[in-house]
Amino acid sequence: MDTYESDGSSTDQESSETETSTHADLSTEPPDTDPNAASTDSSPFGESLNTKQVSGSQSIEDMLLEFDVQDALIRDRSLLDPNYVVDEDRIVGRDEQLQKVTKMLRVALGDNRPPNLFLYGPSGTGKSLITKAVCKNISRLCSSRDIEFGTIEVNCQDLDTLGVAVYELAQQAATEAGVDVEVPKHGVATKEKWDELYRIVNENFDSVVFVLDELDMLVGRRDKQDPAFSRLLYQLSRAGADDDITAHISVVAISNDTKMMESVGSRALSSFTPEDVHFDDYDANQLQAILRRRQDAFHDGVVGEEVIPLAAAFAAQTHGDARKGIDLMRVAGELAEREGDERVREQHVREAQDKVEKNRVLEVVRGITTQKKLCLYATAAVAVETNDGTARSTTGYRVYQYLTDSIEADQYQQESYVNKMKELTTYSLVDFERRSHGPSSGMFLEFKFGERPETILETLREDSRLERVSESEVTSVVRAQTRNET
Ligand SMILES: Nc1ncnc2c1ncn2[C@@H]1O[C@H](COP(=O)(O)OP(=O)(O)OP(=O)(O)O)[C@@H](O)[C@H]1O
Repeated sequence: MDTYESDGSSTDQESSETETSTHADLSTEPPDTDPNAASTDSSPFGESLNTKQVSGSQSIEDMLLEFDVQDALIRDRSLLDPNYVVDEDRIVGRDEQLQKVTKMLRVALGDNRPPNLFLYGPSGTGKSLITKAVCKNISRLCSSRDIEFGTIEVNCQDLDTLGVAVYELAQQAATEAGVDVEVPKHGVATKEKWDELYRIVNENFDSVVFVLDELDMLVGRRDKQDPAFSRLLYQLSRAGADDDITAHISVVAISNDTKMMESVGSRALSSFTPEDVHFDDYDANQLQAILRRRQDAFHDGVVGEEVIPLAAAFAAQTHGDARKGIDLMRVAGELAEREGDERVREQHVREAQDKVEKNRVLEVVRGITTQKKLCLYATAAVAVETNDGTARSTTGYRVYQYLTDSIEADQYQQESYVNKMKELTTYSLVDFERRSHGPSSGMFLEFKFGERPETILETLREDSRLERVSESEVTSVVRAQTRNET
C-alpha cells in the first residue's frame, strides 16, 4: 500500500515531528479582547456574572430560561449523531451490502464460525453502520438462544503500534463482557496482551466478531517487514485456527483504501481469506433519501423545503459522504436554533457547509507533519488556479520545491512528494487519478480536492511557517508552472 511503501522519509521521527510541530504550528489565536475596554471589576470575571445582567440587556439566567421555553428545532439529536446506530428502517440504499453481511455473519447464530469480511469503500458510505446494525441484531437473537455473542470493535485511526491495538482489543472485550483487563497498558510485552485478550474472550464468549475499523491506518513501526495491520490480521486469524481462542471468531476489516489487501503479507492473507463487500459512493438522490429518513430528528414543519436537497448536494461533492450530509443537517439546525429562527433554512445549510468544511480540513491538517503540509499547500495552490480545480503532480512538485526553498525546509524527491499526497487520500480530503500527457510522454497524477482548495490554503496558513510565505509569489509561481505544463 502506498501509505506503507513510502520513501523512507516517513519514519517514526516524522511521527514525533507531528506531535511537536502541530501543537506549536497551529496554535489558536488568543481570544478577541478589546484592549481599550474599561473594566471596573477587580476580578477578571467579575463577581456579578452569575446573577447580574450581561451587556446591559439579559441576565445569563434569563437567557438559559429562554432556551428552556424557546421551541427547540431539533427533537431527537441522536438521529443527527454520526456514531448513533440507527434502526434498520432508516438505512437506505444498502440492501445488497446489508444482505451480504447479514448472511455471512448469521452463521454465528448456529454453532459455526462466520467467515472473515473485508468491507471497503470511501468514507461515510455505511460500512460501520451496516456492520454495527447486523451485529446488534445478532447479539439480540443470540441472547434469546443462550449464546454468548460479543462484538469487539476498535477504530485503528489513533493506534500507533500492534501492542497498543492488542491492548485496545482486550479493553473493548473486557468492556463488552463487563470484566476488567488484568495486565497493565504499558511495560508488558505484546505477547502478554494477546494472552489477556484470549483469556477474556475464552472466559466470556461463545462467538465473537472483531470489527477493525480504519484498519489501514494501523501501520505501526516502519522498521518491521509487514505493516502492523497485516500482523494483527495474521495473529487473529491464527488464534482461531490454533485454538488460542476457543470461541468462534470472525474478523471484519474495514478500510477506505481499496488496495489495503495488496499490502497484507502473504502469510496473513492465507489465514485471513476474507469475503469482500464493496461500498460505493452515494449520489445526491441517495443522500437525500438518507436525510429524509432522519427528518423527524426535527420538529414537524421546521425544516425548509430546500434544506435537504442542498445538504445532499454538498455531501455529494465530498464523495457522496453520508456523514457529511448528516453533519450539515445538525450544524444547520443548531445555527438556526442559536439565531432563534423558527425554521431551518437554506442560508443555515450554507453557513453550516462553511463550518463543517473548515472543521474537516482543520481536523486533518492538525495531525500531519510539516512536510505533508507543504505538499498539500503546493497542490492546493495549483488547484485554486486551474479551471477544473485539479492539480497535476508535476506542477504541484515544482511549487513544493519553491515552498521548501523559500522557508528553508528539507526538500524531498518528487516520488516522496507524490507518496505524501497519496497518503493524504486516506482522509478523503484529496483524491487522485493517473493520467498521461500523451502516448509518448510520461504519466502524472491528477489530484482533486474533496473540499474547496481555498479553505485548505486558508487553514494551512495558520501554521506559522506557511504564514510567512508570500501568497502572491506562490500564485505567480503556480501560474508560470501551469503555463509551462500546457
Ligand atoms: N445507507 C445509509 N442509511 C442511513 N444512514 C447512513 C447510511 N450510510 C451511512 N449512514 C450514516 O452516515 C454516517 C457515516 O456512516 P458510517 O460510519 O457507516 O461510514 P463508513 O463507511 O464506516 O465511513 P468511515 O470509513 O469514514 O468510517 C453514519 O451516521 C451513518 O449512520
